[in-house]
Amino acid sequence: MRMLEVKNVSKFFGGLTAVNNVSLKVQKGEIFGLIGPNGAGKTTFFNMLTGIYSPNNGEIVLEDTMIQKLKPFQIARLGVSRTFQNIRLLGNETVAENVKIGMFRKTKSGLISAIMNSKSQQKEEKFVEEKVKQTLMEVGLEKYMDLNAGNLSYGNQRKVEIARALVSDPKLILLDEPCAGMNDTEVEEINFLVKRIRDNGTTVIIIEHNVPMLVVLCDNMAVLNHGEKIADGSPEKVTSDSAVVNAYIGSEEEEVI
Ligand SMILES: Nc1ncnc2c1ncn2[C@@H]1O[C@H](COP(=O)(O)OP(=O)(O)OP(=O)(O)O)[C@@H](O)[C@H]1O
Repeated sequence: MRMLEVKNVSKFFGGLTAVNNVSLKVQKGEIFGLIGPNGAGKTTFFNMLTGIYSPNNGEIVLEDTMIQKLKPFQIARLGVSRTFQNIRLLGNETVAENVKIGMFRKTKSGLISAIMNSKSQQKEEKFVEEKVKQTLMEVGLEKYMDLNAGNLSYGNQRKVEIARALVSDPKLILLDEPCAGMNDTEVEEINFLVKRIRDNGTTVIIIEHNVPMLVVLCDNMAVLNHGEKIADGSPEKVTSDSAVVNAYIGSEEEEVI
């Protein structure tokens, strides 16, 4: 069953082609890896999936809905959430407050009921608090929920970001280099967490430079190079593809493939 289908999508920045005529399919319940050397167009691709950029050409279909012209908040409401390559937390707010931000698409009470502190508002607040706590338990950070996010270790800050993306129960989560800068133990923890996210019913697309990790983790992968998709399929197929091997030779990721 299709979760996402991208058809002939391109993105140009002036004269630069960041993503060139890329098509791919992600099935429901998959962990799908996106790899490629620096500047290959991976983050631009995520930015199109989430409405930050609108593609110049092509279609993006989420289940049965065309989303390539939708705004980020509309795509978020359809159940797509993401983390960013660079940590984007409010360092002076608590871990719980940071995660709560991810609930915005689920909350219904408007300004009037908030001012009146109505019953529905109170009920919603309680629901949100419970959900935040439960999500922090999932990522193993409940004991830090009242600390300021800025006081957490780098690895734990990344987990807070994942919790913020998870708290809204997305259908599809996009993780942009969740293991960047992490030590081996932390990478293991993220691996485990990504599998649990999938087992709980969320489809995952993950960008990572750590190719050996993705080979073990993913059901399918695609490789971008200079904005073009040069291979896709099972990790075994992709990593033995001569175009992929060539793309990595001479690049700084050479040692990881
Ligand atoms: N807003 C923008 N304006 C102009 N050029 C951009 C913009 N965003 C990305 N690019 C360019 O598009 C190309 C693809 O960049 P992108 O960040 O998508 O690659 P990437 O595969 O995510 O790289 P990395 O692994 O280094 O994060 C690069 O040449 C980059 O400089």
